[in-house]
Amino acid sequence: MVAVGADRDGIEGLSRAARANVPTFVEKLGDYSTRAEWDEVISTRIAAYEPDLVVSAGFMKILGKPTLDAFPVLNTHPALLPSFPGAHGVRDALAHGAKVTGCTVMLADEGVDTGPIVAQEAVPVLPDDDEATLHERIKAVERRLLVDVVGRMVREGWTVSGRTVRIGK
Ligand SMILES: Nc1nc2c(c(=O)[nH]1)N[C@@H](CN(C=O)c1ccc(C(=O)N[C@@H](CCC(=O)O)C(=O)O)cc1)CN2
Ligand SMILES: NCC(=O)N[C@@H]1O[C@H](COP(=O)([O-])[O-])[C@@H](O)[C@H]1O
Repeated sequence: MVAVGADRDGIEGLSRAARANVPTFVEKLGDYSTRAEWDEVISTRIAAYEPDLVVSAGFMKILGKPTLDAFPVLNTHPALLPSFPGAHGVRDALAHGAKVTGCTVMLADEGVDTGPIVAQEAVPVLPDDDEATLHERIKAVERRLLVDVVGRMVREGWTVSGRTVRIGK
């Protein structure tokens, strides 16, 4: 892991990175007069670390073309896409009365959670679940799935053909 970036301060991921002597950066959208400026700055900050792969985990901003054109971006979403995309996937699945939800690891594109899917895992919705209990159960799966997928992608590489992502040669 070459760096950890965020769009706001006070993120546990930033603190954990600092404790591990991993470089960090914060770029707040509100510090820029246009979103296009922020998009460019985010891409420039990432480029300074020359990553092979950018991982979005709890990053709650849509990344613009400057970043997407420069790096592969892997995102983890707490629902089984294409169901329940967006910033509130857990709440929306619960409100819909879903009996099964889960998490999705996908390669981000210019849309919102529309990129090609790399991996998914189902998580049951229990009768007494609220958003917090369901989200915590999903996060436990996400953390394992994301680490597994990132490890395999960086070790084995990956190909994208249309909407099909294959890890390995
Ligand atoms: N280009 C992309 N960038 C990102 C994607 C993506 O699919 N394409 N996924 C997100 C993560 N995400 C869901 O997995 C997600 C996060 C945030 C939003 C959203 O509506 N954000 C608003 C602001 C919300 C806020 O500040 O509270 C926004 O960006 O204006 C939708 C989906 C990571 N980036
Ligand atoms: N649409 C993006 C989205 O909802 N991302 C979700 O934010 C959570 C962050 O958890 P954390 O704060 O415990 O790292 C994760 O469940 C991640 O999938």
